[in-house]
Amino acid sequence: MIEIDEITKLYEGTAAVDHVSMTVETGTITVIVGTSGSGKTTLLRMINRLIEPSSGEVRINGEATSALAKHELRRRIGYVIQGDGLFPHYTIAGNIGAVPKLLGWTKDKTRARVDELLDLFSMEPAQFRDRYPAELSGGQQQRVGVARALASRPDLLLMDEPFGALDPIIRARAQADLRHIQRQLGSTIVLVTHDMEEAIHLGDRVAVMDGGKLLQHGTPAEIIAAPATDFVAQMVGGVDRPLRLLSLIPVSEALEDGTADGEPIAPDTSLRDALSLCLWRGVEALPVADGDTPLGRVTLATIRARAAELA
Ligand SMILES: Nc1ncnc2c1ncn2[C@@H]1O[C@H](COP(=O)(O)OP(=O)(O)OP(=O)(O)O)[C@@H](O)[C@H]1O
Repeated sequence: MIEIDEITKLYEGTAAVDHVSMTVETGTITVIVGTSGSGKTTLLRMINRLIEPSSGEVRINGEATSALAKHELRRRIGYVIQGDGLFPHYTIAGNIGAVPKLLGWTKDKTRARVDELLDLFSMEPAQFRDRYPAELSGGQQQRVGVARALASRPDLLLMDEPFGALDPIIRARAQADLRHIQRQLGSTIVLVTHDMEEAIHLGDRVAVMDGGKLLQHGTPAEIIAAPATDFVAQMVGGVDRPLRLLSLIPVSEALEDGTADGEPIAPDTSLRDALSLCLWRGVEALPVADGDTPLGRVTLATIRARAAELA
């Protein structure tokens, strides 16, 4: 668990980040979203102390980062930035293995880790291990960049606009890949973007920043359904199309086996209403029944996945 506690950064008396507190649960993706200059990058960089906070602290599993040596922080926190250059004169294996090597891992252990990651990213190790970055497509290079950051099994991976340079089609694919791999490895990720759609798509939690302040921190569904301020509502304004479309799809089209607690809903209830009800009841799933006949259930995860498909 990562605890960000009342963290502030002042530049000549002006707060770039103003008393921000939030908790990031292990094994989840938190996306920090906001307009340019809202303090996202400053907040992210205070987590690994690339920027020293003016006040407040960050704890990783209860341990203050201010008490950790830089090399220890580098081992525990991976970092990826937009267009992060791979080392051009290192092979792909050399790139992914760079941090493990620095940490003194054995050759065998490093090689096994490199192959495991290449496999996870659907890049055949025998085919890619010995190539150089210039011999890879943009999307492949981006995947190697993320693999490199994950190589030493960091407690936390920080990503600053990692997909900013990718064209929209590769970008959607890169997001899906990241989510898949994050689920497989159980990694904890904090990612910065200015794109609310990306935040909704990727985040288990979304943190909305403006003027250095954290305006709202919640699940994508909460942010969409109950924006805390007009600014947040405006930010999600552009992504309400999927929600509007959800109101056209009946629950019967998203049914799955199983049951859930609470009063059942009818199969012709819209997914949008089901979403509101989940939020209202604070549950992950709703039972669906036709009169007295149970039909199954509909889950928040399914509704979110449908919304993402429509985005
Ligand atoms: N080294 C610095 N000295 C003075 N002011 C700074 C410095 N770094 C950032 N700022 C200011 O702090 C504020 C927040 O900057 P930050 O880079 O965190 O925003 P951001 O949300 O990441 O923006 P962007 O999306 O444009 O990268 C901005 O007003 C910026 O001008």
